[in-house]
Amino acid sequence: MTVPRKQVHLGAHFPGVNSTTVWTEPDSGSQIDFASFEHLARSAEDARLDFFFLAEGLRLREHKGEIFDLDVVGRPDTLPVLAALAAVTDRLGLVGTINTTFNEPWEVARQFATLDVLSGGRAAWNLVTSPDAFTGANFRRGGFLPYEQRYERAAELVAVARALWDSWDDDAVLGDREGGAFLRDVEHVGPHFQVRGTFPTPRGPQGHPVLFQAGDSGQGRDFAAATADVVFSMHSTFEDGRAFYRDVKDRLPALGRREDSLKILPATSVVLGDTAEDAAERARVIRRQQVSGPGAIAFLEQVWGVDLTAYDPDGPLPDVEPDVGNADITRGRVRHVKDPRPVVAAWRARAEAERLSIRDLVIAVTSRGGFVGTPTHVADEIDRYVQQDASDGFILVPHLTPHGLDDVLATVVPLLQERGSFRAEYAGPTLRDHLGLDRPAEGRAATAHLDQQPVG
Ligand SMILES: Cc1cc2nc3c(=O)[nH]c(=O)nc-3n(C[C@H](O)[C@H](O)[C@H](O)COP(=O)(O)O)c2cc1C
Repeated sequence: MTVPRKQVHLGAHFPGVNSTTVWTEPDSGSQIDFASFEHLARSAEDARLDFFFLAEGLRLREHKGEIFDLDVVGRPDTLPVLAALAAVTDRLGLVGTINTTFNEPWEVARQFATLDVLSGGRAAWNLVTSPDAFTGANFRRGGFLPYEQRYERAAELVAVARALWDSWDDDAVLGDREGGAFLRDVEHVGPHFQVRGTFPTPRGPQGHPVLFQAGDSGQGRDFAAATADVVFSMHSTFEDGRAFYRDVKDRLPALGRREDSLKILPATSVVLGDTAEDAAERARVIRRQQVSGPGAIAFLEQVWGVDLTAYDPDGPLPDVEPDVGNADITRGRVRHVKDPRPVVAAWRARAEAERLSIRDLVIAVTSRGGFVGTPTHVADEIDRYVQQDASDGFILVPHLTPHGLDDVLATVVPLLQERGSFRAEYAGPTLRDHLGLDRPAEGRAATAHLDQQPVG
């Protein structure tokens, strides 16, 4: 018996508002013009990709008290962009990142249900959390949520959203079923939300929008296993990818879920060339564009917590010690380094052993893998990762707006199609169809009651 090939799933990430998006190239276009979003979405759909993906950043990064002007900046609101794209595409999934810490369930549930209806079943919500008070200062609730409560709020938010989506029967709009209620009241009283009333938006074609999750801690993985349809991960090398894949999928059986009900899609980048050497040289140039001299110094300052502008980016690492108490030198980004001292020690050792300058070291430690080579090599590699369970596919992150994926879509995707690992045509109209996900049964018996007490 032959085992069927696993199908590769691919998403097109709109270039991020950060320093990996290169804005110094003549080919680099607007981050905010609709034409940029439209180009990436239309070309992704022409190549039969699963979805278009928008990340979210709610506050511009500040560094040493000023806007960090080495980042690309400017980001329109996610949901109107996706709604506009729904009008210029037919089949492509539309995935929007919306924070679970700062939003209310009724509003977000209504927005995603509306997008699902408008797009004919193509909406997805990427659930992210934030422990960041600097970002929280933008919001009416002010401040932020204690770190340990971020997934508690996220889980309650999703539970209420689901109850709202399930408060309409699938055939409620037609209203031609005999007897029975088509629409139920929702009443939810929990620690974070109290919601009472009827929901104005009918159940969308997908029942529930597809739920993505991006968060990497043990709690984040548990939340993904319990809640999500897709995990957006950052584990894009083969070994890391396989370890992450197993870790998350092993959490599913205890929750009564099948392995294929949760797709793991790491972010990755692709650099192509006519030969392996040509591609490697292009990749080297792109990394140096992404990590400029001043960018390398600013990156070290985030870890050291002190001003390092006196140092030469092409010279050796700073000989000063880090300021352990100055974790706030950069604000508006997740800080991954809790104690800088072991990190600084490890980087000094590496820079010395490999004779790396500051800029070389930053390029090395911020590299996330990615595929570099001829189109055939990259297609082979993507397929190998998927067939050998290092992922279920990838979210492709270009470094240029809006043409950064043109070559990948024109050359690598057809090779994957030729070998039968990627669809040549969409099998159905919805994003659930593209991802091979079941449609949640309508919730005629669903209840939104949770016996929990409000906070405070
Ligand atoms: C691959 C990936 C993508 C993410 N994208 C976003 C994003 O677009 N916007 C955002 O506010 N946070 C984003 N996050 C941050 C997470 O939602 C979360 O705040 C962070 O990972 C901490 O959660 P954790 O403790 O579970 O890892 C992303 C995280 C990962 C791993």
